[in-house]
Amino acid sequence: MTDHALLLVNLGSPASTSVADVRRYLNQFLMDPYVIDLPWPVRRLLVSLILIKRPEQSAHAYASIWWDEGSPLVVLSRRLQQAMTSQWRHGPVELAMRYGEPSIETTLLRLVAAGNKRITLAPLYPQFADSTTTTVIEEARRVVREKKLDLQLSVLQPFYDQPEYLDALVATAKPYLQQDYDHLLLSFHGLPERHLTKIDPTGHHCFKGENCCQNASPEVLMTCYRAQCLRTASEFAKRMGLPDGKWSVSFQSRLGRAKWIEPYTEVRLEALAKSGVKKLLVMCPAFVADCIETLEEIGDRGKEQFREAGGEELVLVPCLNDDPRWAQALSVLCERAPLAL
Ligand SMILES: C=CC1=C(C)c2cc3[nH]c(cc4nc(cc5[nH]c(cc1n2)c(C)c5CCC(=O)O)C(CCC(=O)O)=C4C)c(C)c3C=C
Ligand SMILES: [Fe+2]
Ligand SMILES: [Fe+2]
Repeated sequence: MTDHALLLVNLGSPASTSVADVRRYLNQFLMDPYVIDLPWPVRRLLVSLILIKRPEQSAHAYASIWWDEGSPLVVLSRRLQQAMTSQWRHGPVELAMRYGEPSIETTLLRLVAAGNKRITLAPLYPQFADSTTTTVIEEARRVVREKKLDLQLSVLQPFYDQPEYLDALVATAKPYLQQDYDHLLLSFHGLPERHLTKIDPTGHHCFKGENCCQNASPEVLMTCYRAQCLRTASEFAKRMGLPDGKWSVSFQSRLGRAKWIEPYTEVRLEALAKSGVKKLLVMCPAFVADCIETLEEIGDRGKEQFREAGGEELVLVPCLNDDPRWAQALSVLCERAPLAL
């Protein structure tokens, strides 16, 4: 059977580092109701306000990490797609971006036109969030519905606790952890607290008590992004044999004034430096490919913050990117993707 395609989907980047392209990209991204979950008129107003200054700042940040071939996130995702072609035996492997190009719509239409009858959709996010996983699935469903595509869709499930993902993280991070260091910070992308409370299946889990996510029930773990991040971190630490106190978790990339999940990475970077940590390793396991959030926010700005607070060296551990062990692991995870209803 060669008519079962694999469609990898990542977040996407601006087409270039020009302010106009960054503004277009941020507008598409932030106007997604799964990202800024406010009624349209309020969302429009808020995003328009953000778009006054942010595109210029972000364009500058993108320019500082941009490669000759393009956005690191897109280039690395493309390389992963290449590495996956020798792993996935059922049909072609394609790549789409939720925002910007290549879009989910164009890619799905091309796959169907080429005769694919089944598609495994793989949102490239280990931990579940409406602003990442759900929006990818809903966009694919919209295209299938509106274009009346005759297609069987399977969807890769969040893999935050799956041995294949964790083992790939261990294998790629190990060379960094075998060097001398004082502390490992696992910095995950943050989310507004509201994104967690509104889908809390129990109605009374999120932010009820300091350690609410630590020993989350299976029911809570289904939807709680923070609990999933903590599980990834503790499973990673267990596999690496890291003692308590040698590692900790934080959440980065806060946008706007709402309360986001804590502790914030910028606060932890300063606190760790002030507590005497000299050499800090930082891993970003919510991202499978290096991007502006890892390379610029942690690798450049975070490094400076850490040094200014008294730290000496911050080493950014690369994401899984196109490592062959990750391509192999992802292929196994995709084989297990259940049919979507
Ligand atoms: C890894 C999972 C991600 C979650 C969860 C997420 C939520 C989320 N993000 C924003 C706002 C921004 N994110 C930006 C970049 C960005 N975000 C992710 C991943 C998650 N986002 C990635 C992989 C990237 C990198 C894209 C790249 O081109 O390299 C940006 C753009 C950059 C900037 O201006 O800082 C914004 C803005 C919100 C509001 C949100 C949840 C509500
Ligand atoms: Fe983001
Ligand atoms: Fe929680």
